[in-house]
Amino acid sequence: MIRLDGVSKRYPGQAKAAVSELSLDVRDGEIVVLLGPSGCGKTTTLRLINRLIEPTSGRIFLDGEDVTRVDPDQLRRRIGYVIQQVGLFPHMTIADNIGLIPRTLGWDKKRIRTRVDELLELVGLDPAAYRRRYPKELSGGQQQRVGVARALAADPPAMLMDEPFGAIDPITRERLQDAFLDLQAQIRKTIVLVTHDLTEAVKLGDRIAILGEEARVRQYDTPSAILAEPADEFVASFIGSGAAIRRLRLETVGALPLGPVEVVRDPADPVPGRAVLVDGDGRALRWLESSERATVVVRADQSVYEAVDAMLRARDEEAVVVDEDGRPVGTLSWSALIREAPLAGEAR
Ligand SMILES: Nc1ncnc2c1ncn2[C@@H]1O[C@H](COP(=O)(O)OP(=O)(O)OP(=O)(O)O)[C@@H](O)[C@H]1O
Repeated sequence: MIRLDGVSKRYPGQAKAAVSELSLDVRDGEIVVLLGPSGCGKTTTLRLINRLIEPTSGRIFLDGEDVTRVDPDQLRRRIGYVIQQVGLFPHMTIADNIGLIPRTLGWDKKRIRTRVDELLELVGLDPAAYRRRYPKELSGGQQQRVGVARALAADPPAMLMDEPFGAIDPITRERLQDAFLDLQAQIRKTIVLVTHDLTEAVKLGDRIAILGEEARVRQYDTPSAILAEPADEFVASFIGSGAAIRRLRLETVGALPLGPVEVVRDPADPVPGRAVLVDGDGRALRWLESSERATVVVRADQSVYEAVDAMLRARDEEAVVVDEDGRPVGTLSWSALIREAPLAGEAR
């Protein structure tokens, strides 16, 4: 979908290239994160893709078409662009900001208005409450949502995002990341996102390209594979410690081998060993024998990280694993978790 073929950029008067011989394939509908130290050429790479700057050499393809020579304005309508500073026009309403590109495309007023409302809904802002406001009347996180809506206005197949959640407080940032992933599940754009935050990269990326100096690709793979097997010392040091814990966020409880679970419907039923009391619909209530202690119940589709967190907080060595309806499907013991959890450095 987006393909860079030996792309280089040397800024005038600079001894070193900002981007050197970069080749990268981004598939339809995936989020590729460019991750690397400050100054390694991430922003330059994004701006090369939408031709805000021109490559010194190399070629860029969009949907199989060589776009190195097409009209940059037309190209930019096919690629949404979201930046950290959002860049909303302060004297324009939210609706006018979002409608900017549709207006330049000559859409009629009614179509623009419908599209603006649709986009505000999509990014979780009530159109009636927000379309007439000005950017300064919105929080940073809300402005960021408007920035995303504006980038999506003309329904481009691809989107470039430069540190989109960078300037936002950690709690709002997590919420926006979650909302962004929900949105992407609906719209399936092809996205290249720049960050220098490993946690963000692991959470958002289908694949991560770890870039070194001059945007040289040091490793390009799934978050899980990079955490498990960093390609070299540079990647390993960039990932740093905590790789094992980060991987726990990527694996679901259901992927681990679970122990058997015994269920009872009537608290008076005698059973050997530990059993889970269930209600009339078969949903887990608690461990039969511990009416006063909290029972750790985790869903099979939750991350192993969340299971560990819940078990540590409850100081319990065993969790009841349930399906999406709350019915027990097995148990997860602490010892099995330590034994079976995927760890960094371990090939699976
Ligand atoms: N307009 C410019 N003129 C000259 N050099 C530039 C220009 N823009 C960027 N550079 C240089 O190119 C290199 C790559 O910069 P770029 O902004 O792409 O890096 P980055 O990885 O996005 O960095 P950061 O994470 O700090 O934003 C840097 O050495 C930078 O100083």
